[in-house]
Amino acid sequence: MAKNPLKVLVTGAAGQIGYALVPMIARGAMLGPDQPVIIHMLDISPAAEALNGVKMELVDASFPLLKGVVATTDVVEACNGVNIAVMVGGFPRKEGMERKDVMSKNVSIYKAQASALEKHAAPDCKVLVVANPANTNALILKEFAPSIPDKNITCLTRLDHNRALGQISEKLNVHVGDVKNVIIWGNHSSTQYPDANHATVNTVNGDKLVPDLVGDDKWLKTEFIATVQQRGAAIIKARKLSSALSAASSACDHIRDWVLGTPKGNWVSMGVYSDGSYGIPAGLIYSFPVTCDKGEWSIVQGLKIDEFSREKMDATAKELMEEKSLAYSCLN
Ligand SMILES: NC(=O)C1=CN([C@@H]2O[C@H](COP(=O)(O)OP(=O)(O)OC[C@H]3O[C@@H](n4cnc5c(N)ncnc54)[C@H](O)[C@@H]3O)[C@@H](O)[C@H]2O)C=CC1
Ligand SMILES: O=C([O-])CC(=O)C(=O)O
Repeated sequence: MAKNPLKVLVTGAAGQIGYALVPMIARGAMLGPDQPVIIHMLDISPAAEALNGVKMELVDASFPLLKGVVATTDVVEACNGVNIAVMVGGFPRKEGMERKDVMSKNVSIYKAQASALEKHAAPDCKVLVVANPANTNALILKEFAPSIPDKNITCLTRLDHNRALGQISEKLNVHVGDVKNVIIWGNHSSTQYPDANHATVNTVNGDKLVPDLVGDDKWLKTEFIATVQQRGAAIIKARKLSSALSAASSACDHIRDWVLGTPKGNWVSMGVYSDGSYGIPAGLIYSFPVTCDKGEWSIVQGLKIDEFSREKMDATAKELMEEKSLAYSCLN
């Protein structure tokens, strides 16, 4: 029997990530090839005409899974009954800006949209915040939408996770699909800690640990980390625009794994509400390694943390605490 359509909200849908993301959703890259969808697209009035253009293109593309499109500048209409909310709307970082610099512009948007989601989305709505500062926007959204369960509000660090897989695959000259279990700890910012200590590559002789295969601790502790941390800035420098196709694709990966589950033996990185695991202060949205099953994520427990990692994990937690106070000061 055909499945009932799920409603997916994309905010900032007239922007560059939105333009890459909505066709992926309509093709089944987010919720599976047998899951019909109705896409709700929200943007602000100055972008209304462009948003309508995106709607026209979705109609023109004749996607078999696409059962309806709502294009609106009304946040209530946009949130109505949505099962998945991908929050991309906001002001993007420009060359030379840190993600913190876009804080005041974005946290007030997330405070306002929290109430609309709380009142009008489906009760089990899963929320993914993409717009920067992603962790802190998600935290603000959570705090101003208290009736949405904590576990349903997440932020995107899957792009960083995928970037880390990509760097290891290039370094070892192996296919990216054979690399797994890197970790992004912490903030989606330049303090994030990309950790390859537990990552493996599937070889003809079974899974081998990445640090053993790389055999260059210095590279893993310096160049690898810096490249992943700075990849967003490098893309901005090259394109004069921030990452869009990789962000859209990673947003699909995030929701797909959350809803449909992670493959056995694999974990992924998601920005989730900290419960104090690994000594990270509870009450932050922090990126952890997670597995997903039946629509629920769980933090992977029991990984050995060495002194180098401990320091990096704490430094990015510290930045998130600072961002949290800065966000509140912007809202006052
Ligand atoms: N977490 C991650 O891995 C990544 C996050 N980003 C962030 O994603 C966000 C979007 O990036 P782009 O699509 O490149 O930006 P963009 O500027 O092309 O699109 C943003 C869209 O949001 C709309 N918008 C602004 N205020 C809004 C509001 N109150 N409600 C609804 N829509 C609103 C704008 O009109 C625009 O159409 C930025 O904050 C960017 O920094 C980008 C790449 C990766
Ligand atoms: O760097 C930016 O501002 C855009 C972004 O979040 C990324 O590409 O990771």
